[in-house]
Amino acid sequence: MQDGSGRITVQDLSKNFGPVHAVQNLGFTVHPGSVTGFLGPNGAGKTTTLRMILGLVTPSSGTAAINGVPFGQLPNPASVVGAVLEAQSFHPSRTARNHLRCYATAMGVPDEQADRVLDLVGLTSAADRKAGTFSLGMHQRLALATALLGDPQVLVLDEPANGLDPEGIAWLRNFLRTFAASGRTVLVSSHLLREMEHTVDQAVIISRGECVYNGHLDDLRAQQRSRVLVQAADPSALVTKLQGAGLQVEHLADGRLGITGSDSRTVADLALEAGVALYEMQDEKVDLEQLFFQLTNGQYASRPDGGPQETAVRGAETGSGGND
Ligand SMILES: Nc1ncnc2c1ncn2[C@@H]1O[C@H](COP(=O)(O)OP(=O)(O)OP(=O)(O)O)[C@@H](O)[C@H]1O
Repeated sequence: MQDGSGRITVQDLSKNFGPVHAVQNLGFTVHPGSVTGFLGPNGAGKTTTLRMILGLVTPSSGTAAINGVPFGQLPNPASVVGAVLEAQSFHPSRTARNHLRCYATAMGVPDEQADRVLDLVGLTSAADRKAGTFSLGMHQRLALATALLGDPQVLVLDEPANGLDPEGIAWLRNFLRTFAASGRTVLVSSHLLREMEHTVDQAVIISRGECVYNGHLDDLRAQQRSRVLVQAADPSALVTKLQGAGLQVEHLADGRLGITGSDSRTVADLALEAGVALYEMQDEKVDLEQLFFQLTNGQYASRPDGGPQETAVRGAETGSGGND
């Protein structure tokens, strides 16, 4: 019997594709009333998890439930869950309104719902345009409109911000927050923390199929650790000294070293002991994006902004998640 709670519950969920451990012992609960971000680099296992939640992939072990039951046991799935998965396809010569009416008929909801959801996603003026003429951002909106047809209690969205311009992302943020504020449930995946930073309240962060953070985004912000950035005359001698002292060191793209887990005075003392001259030293507050990078332990290989590529030089354990 479904419990009507609007909760998504994932317990000890694993999926192997042959030798690939796509998802490993994942456990989290998504509650109504807030937007939960399901975040992780490409290939972390987000889509596989969402597909297991939606009954499209059979778990190797563990369970995923919505309203207390597996998706396949929901008596009225379209009115409970609306989902947008990646690579949704639309008949290119069908108008947005007709696309939605086809789905409305298949779901057994009234035709008028098509116009209601077009309005909800801001596509009313494009209702009679063929989907084949739509931009990627408009496709995303149409996919979201399709998910909303059954007036669902729970929304599951896989990378909905892909293809949206900044205005579209701001619109999506407002839409999802309003949807959640009405007491409904939102689980939204993204490989870009920055894109979702101001949209989600709760975050489940995964890396290589494992959960590395599950909690409020504000608590994650509070964990921000500062780094000391130094320009050293002999970086490799300093790295050896710092790592010997149990510190974690990164080589930055501009030639400086980034040291986590210490303060500038300690770093200066260690440099002196190593006989390495320092030309520059700066205390830096680590932002959420960098914390995400650290949590996902280098799996987040490409910076979408083309920003500095940083190579982690493993020193001390960061305590940021055991996904080695
Ligand atoms: N059907 C499949 N057969 C074999 N391997 C798969 C299959 N689906 C996913 N994988 C592998 O499982 C891992 C997780 O993939 P998944 O698509 O779930 O990650 P993701 O976090 O959604 O990444 P992306 O954002 O790139 O889609 C990857 O290594 C992927 O190659």
